[in-house]
Amino acid sequence: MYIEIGDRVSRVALIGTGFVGSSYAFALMNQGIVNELIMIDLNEDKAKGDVIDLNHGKAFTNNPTHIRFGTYNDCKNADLVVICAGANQKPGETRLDLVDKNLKIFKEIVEHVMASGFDGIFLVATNPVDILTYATWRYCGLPKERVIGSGTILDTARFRFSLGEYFNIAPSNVHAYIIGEHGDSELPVYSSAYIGSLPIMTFIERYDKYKKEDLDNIFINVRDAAYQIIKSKGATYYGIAMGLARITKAIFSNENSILTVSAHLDGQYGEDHVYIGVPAVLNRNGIREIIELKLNKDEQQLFQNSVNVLKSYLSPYFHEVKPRN
Ligand SMILES: NC(=O)C1=CN([C@@H]2O[C@H](COP(=O)(O)OP(=O)(O)OC[C@H]3O[C@@H](n4cnc5c(N)ncnc54)[C@H](O)[C@@H]3O)[C@@H](O)[C@H]2O)C=CC1
Ligand SMILES: CC(=O)C(=O)O
Repeated sequence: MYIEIGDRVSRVALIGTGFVGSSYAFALMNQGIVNELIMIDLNEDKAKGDVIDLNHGKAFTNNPTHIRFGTYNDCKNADLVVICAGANQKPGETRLDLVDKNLKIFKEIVEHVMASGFDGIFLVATNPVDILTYATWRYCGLPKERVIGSGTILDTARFRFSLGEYFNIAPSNVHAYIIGEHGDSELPVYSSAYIGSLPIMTFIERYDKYKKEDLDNIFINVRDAAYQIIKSKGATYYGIAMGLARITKAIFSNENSILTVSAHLDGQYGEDHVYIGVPAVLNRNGIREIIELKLNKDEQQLFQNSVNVLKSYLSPYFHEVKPRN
């Protein structure tokens, strides 16, 4: 028996219950966002162990989340398939270095999911996330609105947290985006960054204690945060797990919330044939629309560079993708 959340039952199939997948499951369990969570992994023992462990926490919550072990056949009735399976970065590796390994895994995973009769929404977290989201879209044949990558949701959260610390303002009152590749070519959009309703650049102009070079250093630390965390403890997972839970909530609660996810560009920002991190409106149908920020000249150039980086990694595998010279 399910208590309905939003306007209908919400069922998630999670593929990959490693650091990221199991942390996402923990976040879902704590937040009570979904009715049913089915955990699937190549390593069945790991998935089964997580199910038992998470269910032992059930007595501490009042939420309706039913968690169980499953197989690809269970994707048939899922509303959302979340993929966190695949290799993660070793110290010194970039996300793009994982492309070959994880593309192979994805072809197999997406084919298994589609063979079940799945007809819902895909959410991809595995890196390089923009490339793998494009691949998922190509392999599954579902409409682009129903294939979403976590994109720069985590980078944007890191940015808002760090700007909040710098200005001593709650991160929820910092309105600023990181867009582009979830990776080394991403960019901050200062031209439409606000603290409350005041442009961030006004703080820099108005108060001597705030400096543009401090903002630049904040961005560099955000961009390189994953390298620092991986060097310290081998992997990053809590931040992205909460980001995935946030996307899940926006979908199942039919929120029409704006989040920076990896979305397919079809002329927006003057680009196409690419999945990349941009602000987009999310609801029960997936991506309702992409928000086109008004970028200044420098930001436009950085964004185009990021698109080109992604296209140069996509084009050997997907011949319709052509990087600009
Ligand atoms: N998008 C983002 O912001 C972030 C993405 N990531 C990415 O998430 C991915 C997962 O990272 P971790 O959880 O740390 O790795 P992990 O090694 O802890 O877990 C990966 C899981 O995938 C499973 N797996 C591998 N091949 C599979 C297959 N064919 N079918 C089903 N399951 C399979 C493994 O058994 C393992 O349980 C990595 O690519 C990592 O880079 C990590 C942090 C943030
Ligand atoms: C690993 C990764 O993509 C991140 O923490 O940003």
